Amino acid sequence: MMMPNATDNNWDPSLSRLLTSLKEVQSDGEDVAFLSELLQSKQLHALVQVHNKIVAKGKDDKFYPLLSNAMQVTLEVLEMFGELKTVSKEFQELLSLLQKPHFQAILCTHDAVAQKDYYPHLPDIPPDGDEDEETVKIVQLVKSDEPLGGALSAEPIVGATIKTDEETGKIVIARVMHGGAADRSGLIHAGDEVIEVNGISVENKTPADVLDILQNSEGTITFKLVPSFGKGGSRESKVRVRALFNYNSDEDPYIPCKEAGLNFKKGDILHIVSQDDAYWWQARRENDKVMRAGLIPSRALQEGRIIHERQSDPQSTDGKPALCSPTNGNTDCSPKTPCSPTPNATALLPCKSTPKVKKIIYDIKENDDFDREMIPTYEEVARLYPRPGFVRPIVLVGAPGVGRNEMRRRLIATDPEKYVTPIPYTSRPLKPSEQNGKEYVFVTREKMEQDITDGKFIEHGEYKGNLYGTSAESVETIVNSGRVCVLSPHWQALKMLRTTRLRPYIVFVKPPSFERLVETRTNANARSTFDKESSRAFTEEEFHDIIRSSTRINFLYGYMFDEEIVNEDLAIALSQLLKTSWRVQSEPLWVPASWVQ
Ligand SMILES: Nc1ncnc2c1ncn2[C@@H]1O[C@H](COP(=O)(O)OP(=O)(O)OP(=O)(O)O)[C@@H](O)[C@H]1O
Repeated sequence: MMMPNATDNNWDPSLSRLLTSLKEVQSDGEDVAFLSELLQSKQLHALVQVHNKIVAKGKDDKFYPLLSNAMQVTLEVLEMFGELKTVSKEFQELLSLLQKPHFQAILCTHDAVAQKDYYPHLPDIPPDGDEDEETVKIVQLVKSDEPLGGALSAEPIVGATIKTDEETGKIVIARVMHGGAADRSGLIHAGDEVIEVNGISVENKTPADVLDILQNSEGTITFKLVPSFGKGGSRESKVRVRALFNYNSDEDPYIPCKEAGLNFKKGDILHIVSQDDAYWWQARRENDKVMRAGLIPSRALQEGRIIHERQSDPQSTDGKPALCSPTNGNTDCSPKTPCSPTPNATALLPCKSTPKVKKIIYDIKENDDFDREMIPTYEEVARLYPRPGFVRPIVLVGAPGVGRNEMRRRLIATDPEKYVTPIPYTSRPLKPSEQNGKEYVFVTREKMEQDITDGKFIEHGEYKGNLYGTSAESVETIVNSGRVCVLSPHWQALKMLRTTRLRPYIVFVKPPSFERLVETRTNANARSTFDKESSRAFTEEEFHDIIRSSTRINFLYGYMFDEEIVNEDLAIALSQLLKTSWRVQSEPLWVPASWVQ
């Protein structure tokens, strides 16, 4: 919504008049500047509009209270009933109605409204102080369950934090939490100097002393402040990010005020409302009803922590990053069970059991498979609205053998006209029974090698001396035809796939617990994908490998996943996938911001 400004016709005429007369006052004084700023503030304008609406409504209000002591009358009636010896059925019914707590609560509320007895009663503003006193503002706030904390201790009070100014030694407002009581008042800004709280001077007091005063006060709190011009009232930013790590402020020893912290989980979408502070941003969880923002570590702070951890964590002595912070209570950040028998050196190396014969063999060396530059903090995101004629490809990734191809096949079978998978390319010669473009697109080895070098394949590999691969162009053709392209590539293809060009929706197919994995696959007579030469069941070691690879893929590439589906019962997994597909086609979803700009 566009907000009017002081020069608009929408601006309240009385405020405009006051502003015009103020301009006639030829003074550059701070008090005039303060008044001018106040008269132009959106908050004051909004308040005046609310006031005008109430007054206008009140004029032709045909509803007015006949009584303002309905509850008292009720009590008298109940007393009279008590004296009656015999009462009719109707009397009894009325008696039970009048005794009901809900009914009595309505009557009490009615009386409060009729008597205009609204909470809170703000105490009278203290009379003006000494003429020589600096320009001060007196702000009254209703005490609520919001933080006002200092670095030493913190208590939930009005949605701001305080500290001792290092230079002056005075108590100042350190930070105003966006959407909190102090911010909503529009009258308290970061940098304002606190002189008195509830009439008590804070001179020579510590933030902890001030918090004591606040804690012990009831109802409203009166602040006497020396305003800091030019510092406050920063605009709320519109940045949205996806959190790539878990954060729990209770476990963070460095947060300036624990109560002001905002906890979040990896994958949560956060609205960053302020990045004014280099180390502590203010954020709200998207769609959270709570208006007040909370403190979260800034990108720079979190990056610093991760780098520090990588340097000091013994597991990363081989240069492999550990993707979590010591303070964030991550439980899923690194595989607890190392994938290799020599945990220290290779905890983050690929799981050892790879298929004996793989259809697709990757060029990338497996121990080079993650991005050393990637420091998982926040990814800026924006909403991508569905466009007719363009459906994001659905990509099923997961550990080899977890069931990605089975899920893809089943999804396509629900509607083969709608769900399509690209035809793979191969350099192998066409057999007499085959048709080019049906099961494979046949090309020469030279052409395919050139296209691979030119980055035209999202995945490719070699099997028995022939090249196989999926071209990005064939994916695009499906995407632009309005059908749903379904892919189940090897997880190492993710980096090639996750581009602005293709904008994939990535589903991580997770195995269930080891016991359920064995049980479901055995019951279904599942065939191992670890041995393409013969059809046999999975071995116990292969089941373990599925679980280990899965943990590791999630650890390395989790930041790319839009969703997780556990492939326990195939029918349930498929119904989840169908719901996902529907959302991808019809709902605006969060994607990297660069895909939208
Ligand atoms: N939920 C499930 N319950 C029982 N069996 C399953 C389930 N999901 C998959 N399977 C079976 O497991 C076997 C392996 O599945 P699938 O071929 O889809 O694996 P994949 O993830 O594509 O592996 P790869 O990438 O190594 O080819 C198949 O026999 C399949 O029918």
